[in-house]
Amino acid sequence: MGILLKGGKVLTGTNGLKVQDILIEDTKIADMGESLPEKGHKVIDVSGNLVTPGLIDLHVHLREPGGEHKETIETGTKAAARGGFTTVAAMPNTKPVPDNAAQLQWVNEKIKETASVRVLPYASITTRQAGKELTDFEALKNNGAFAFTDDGVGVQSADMMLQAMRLAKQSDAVIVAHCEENTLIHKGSVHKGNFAEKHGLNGIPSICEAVQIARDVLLAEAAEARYHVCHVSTKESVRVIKDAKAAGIKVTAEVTPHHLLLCDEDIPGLDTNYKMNPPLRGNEDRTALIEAYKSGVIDFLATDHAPHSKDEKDLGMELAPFGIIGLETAFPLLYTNLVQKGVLTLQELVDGFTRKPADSFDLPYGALEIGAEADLTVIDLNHEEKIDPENFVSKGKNTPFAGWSCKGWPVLTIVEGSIKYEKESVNA
Ligand SMILES: NC(=O)N[C@@H](CC(=O)O)C(=O)O
Ligand SMILES: [Zn+2]
Ligand SMILES: [Zn+2]
Repeated sequence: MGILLKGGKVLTGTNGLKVQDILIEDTKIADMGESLPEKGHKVIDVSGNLVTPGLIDLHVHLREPGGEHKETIETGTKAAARGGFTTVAAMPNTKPVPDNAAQLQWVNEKIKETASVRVLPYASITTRQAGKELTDFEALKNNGAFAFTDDGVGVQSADMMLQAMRLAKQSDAVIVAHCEENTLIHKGSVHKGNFAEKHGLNGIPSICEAVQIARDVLLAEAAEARYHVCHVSTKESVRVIKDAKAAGIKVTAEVTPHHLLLCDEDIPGLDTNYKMNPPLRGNEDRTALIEAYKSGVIDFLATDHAPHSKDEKDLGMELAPFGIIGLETAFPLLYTNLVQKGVLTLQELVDGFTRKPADSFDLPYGALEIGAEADLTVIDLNHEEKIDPENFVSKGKNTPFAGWSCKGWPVLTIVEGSIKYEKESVNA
């Protein structure tokens, strides 16, 4: 029957907005224009709201298999849909790790059976993410591996990383790196800065991340490989990536909402909802990340949605696992705290979750155009609501943003022409 979205506001590409009707037939955008005729379609009035390409998050942890008490592919993708995301890429630090074709097939089967949105599964760079032995990139690629990463840990051996990049180049795959030099973690649970000092905690220095990025961009240059840096958190990392791009190295990078919005001085006390890896850095780092995103040194936004159970997060700052959730709050948080305050334009925010990740990874999504896959998100920019973890559909409640009042909530999420999330009317 098709769906006709009436009267939504669409971004023009240069931060302008125009009112457009969008007609969806089967899985595709069939038409766009002013006042499209109704021909027996299901009509949804979205006037007053923003319509964007379906949001894309290339860094999420869905925890299945092995961590189902924290999240599953089903619950994590429902959370994605509620957050306006139509495509997510799932990290491989599960138990077991998708480090062979059979395990990746299992993941793909689960996705087919239970996912609400499109899931692109990562495969690991090394067997069990142990850093000792490369996986079979070709076999994994042939079984649908989206890209290769050992996210959760850094690849410690430079030679292992060089071999991985050479193999990735041969398989036309991207190496996606969690950059952390183990000898520089210093048993830290937070950034080595003012907060660590005040509370007598061991700190993780900024160079722990930046030295491995510096190593990797040189390896990527030598291997002529496509290389992507996860969750950039420090100003030194930004400098290294900027220099690498200037040298023509094929590097892209992502930044999370929490690293753009918070620094270590915002941590109110020993609250493990502020514990994540990489940690919240200094305010100078935070402002360098915003600048780097605006200038294109950092290419796109990703949540690093990392659900953990309450029991685990209750273990205290030093013992609790690293990670916070992000799918259901990313857009409203960034809209309210960066766009409404004039730090980012609305176009810069939307591009960071649509066109830019799609371009970086050559994905055929992220644009609203006739003939494109009908992945769309409708966002209410006016209604204001407080973040309440009790309302999350994610199993994870571990967020430092509880109680923050936001505008910019997704109200309708459509994946390949099917409605996957619809907010119940606020007036109902
Ligand atoms: N970001 C985190 O703090 N934690 C992630 C791992 C990771 O992204 O490195 C997790 O899997 O919990
Ligand atoms: Zn990581
Ligand atoms: Zn991660």
